[in-house]
Amino acid sequence: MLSTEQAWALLAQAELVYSREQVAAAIARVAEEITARLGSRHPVLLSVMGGAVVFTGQLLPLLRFPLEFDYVHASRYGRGTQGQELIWKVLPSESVKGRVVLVLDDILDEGRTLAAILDKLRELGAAEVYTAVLTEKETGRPKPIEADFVGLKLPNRFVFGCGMDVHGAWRNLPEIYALKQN
Ligand SMILES: O=P(O)(O)OC[C@H]1O[C@H](OP(=O)(O)OP(=O)(O)O)[C@H](O)[C@@H]1O
Ligand SMILES: Nc1nc2[nH]cnc2c(=O)[nH]1
Repeated sequence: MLSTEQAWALLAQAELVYSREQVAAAIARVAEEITARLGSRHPVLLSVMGGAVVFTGQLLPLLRFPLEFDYVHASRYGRGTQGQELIWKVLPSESVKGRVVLVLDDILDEGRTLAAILDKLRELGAAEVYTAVLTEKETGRPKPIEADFVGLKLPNRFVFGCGMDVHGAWRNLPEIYALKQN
């Protein structure tokens, strides 16, 4: 775990990538796009814990149509900055069978997390699966999946804030920052 001083030092050295106003505007636009596409489909919204918690909390009140809410918990970065194997902590519930599902996540980076979640949902018999991400990192490399709804594009840097942690800290920030490069 970072010490309190280390957490503040990381923030002081970081670069602001998007302000809270830019994040809010992106979420409002994504909400309109989701409403236009899925507003009559009574979807199950599946939030990927823990990173999607801020995106989910801001998006849901902007969606004025019938939906159900559920979550999965999967992680492959832990407290680090490099992705490893995906570890499932909470699997999708079988109630996704036959349903239109919209998966919500904070970031599409290499795409391995969302690809594994989509595989699992299809295995469980979801009728249609869509994905909405608050951010997508421009990695310059091919990804196994493309998101249907994307809030903000990110540079190829490790970022934090808006649900995304840096060594376990700062998920709570309303802005998005890039960690200082060594
Ligand atoms: O596209 P990928 O390279 O697979 O990375 C994206 C995933 O990484 C983060 O999760 P993380 O494993 O850090 O867990 P967390 O949500 O608990 O922070 C994020 O929330 C995404 O789910
Ligand atoms: N916090 C955080 N989590 C990630 N998961 C995949 N990429 C990132 C990133 O840049 N920051």
